Amino acid sequence: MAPRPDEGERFLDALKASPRPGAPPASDDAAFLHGVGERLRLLRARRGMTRRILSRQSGVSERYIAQMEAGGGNVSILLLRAIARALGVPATDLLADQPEHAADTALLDDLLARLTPDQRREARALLARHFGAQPHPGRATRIALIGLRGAGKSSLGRRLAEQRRVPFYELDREIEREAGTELREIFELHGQGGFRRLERAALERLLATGSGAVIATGGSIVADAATFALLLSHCRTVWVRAAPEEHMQRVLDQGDLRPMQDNRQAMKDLRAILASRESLYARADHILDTSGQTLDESVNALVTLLK
Ligand SMILES: Nc1ncnc2c1ncn2[C@@H]1O[C@H](COP(=O)(O)OP(=O)(O)O)[C@@H](O)[C@H]1O
Ligand SMILES: O=C(O)C1=C[C@@H](OP(=O)(O)O)[C@@H](O)[C@H](O)C1
Ligand SMILES: [Mg+2]
Repeated sequence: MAPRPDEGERFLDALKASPRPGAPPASDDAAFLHGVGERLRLLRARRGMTRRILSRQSGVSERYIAQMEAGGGNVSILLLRAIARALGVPATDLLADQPEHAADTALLDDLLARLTPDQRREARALLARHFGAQPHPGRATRIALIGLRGAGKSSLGRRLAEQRRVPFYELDREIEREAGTELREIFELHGQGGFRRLERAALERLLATGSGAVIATGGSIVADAATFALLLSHCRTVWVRAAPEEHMQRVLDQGDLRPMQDNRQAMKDLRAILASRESLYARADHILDTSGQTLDESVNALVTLLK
């Protein structure tokens, strides 16, 4: 078989160190670009691709690839995609370090993606049983309610805690305590990232204070995979759900009239948020449908569900 044209220089070129700054880059931006460059060089080396081959297959100039690898190129999104495609990896592999077990995880993800939500819950239980994974201490008596705004997490949570004679925690209030300021200000001062870090810290603090509790979480807790995984593993979780119209009516009844200003748009937004979160909420251990129920009826149903 004839050698491919670039065969000879493949490994050499790929492993040739691009100039690395001796000292750590001063700014956060520089450190990020440096990381992208390192990952690019590693992925290219792993594949035994020269810069010339990569350039030919991606349409990005060799000079630019060399510049990126040295941490100097602030690449456009489309060029990044072209390079990732030529390497045969998702663009995210260039942006952040991926865990070493990525192949196993990808196979598991693929398998799980083909199951229904019920089957996924079953698979989780089967794996835990098969590998003898013990539930976290206190999980059975620590209840967490998840779901969209107006589901009834706060109202039902307080009543459930009274009934079980355990403390009730509102995670949003715990976050405010953690930060020493109100949610609105947390978002203004620290943004989404800051809020998520505080949410994680507040949850860790609650989980460390022994067992026996009811926690009403914020509707968006499912947006952070690590925090949500922590919640699922340490608490029995209940997705409190209702029809979209009921969510809206309950929020309006609570005096928040902002959605009334443009009701059709607000309803559309609410449906979109619910749709984006449903597959995550569905990972809860239990589901409580409160549609068409009074608060008392739902309290009774929740108590029975958790017996
Ligand atoms: N079946 C029901 N279950 C829960 N809440 C209900 C029900 N019917 C009406 N509600 C009312 O809906 C509102 C739910 O709000 P809240 O408990 O603050 O929800 P969340 O904390 O999930 O945003 C409360 O005012 C509650 O009285
Ligand atoms: O669903 C959401 O994105 C949110 C729900 C709110 O909590 P409740 O679900 O307790 O109303 C609160 O955390 C924040 O306004 C965001
Ligand atoms: Mg609430």
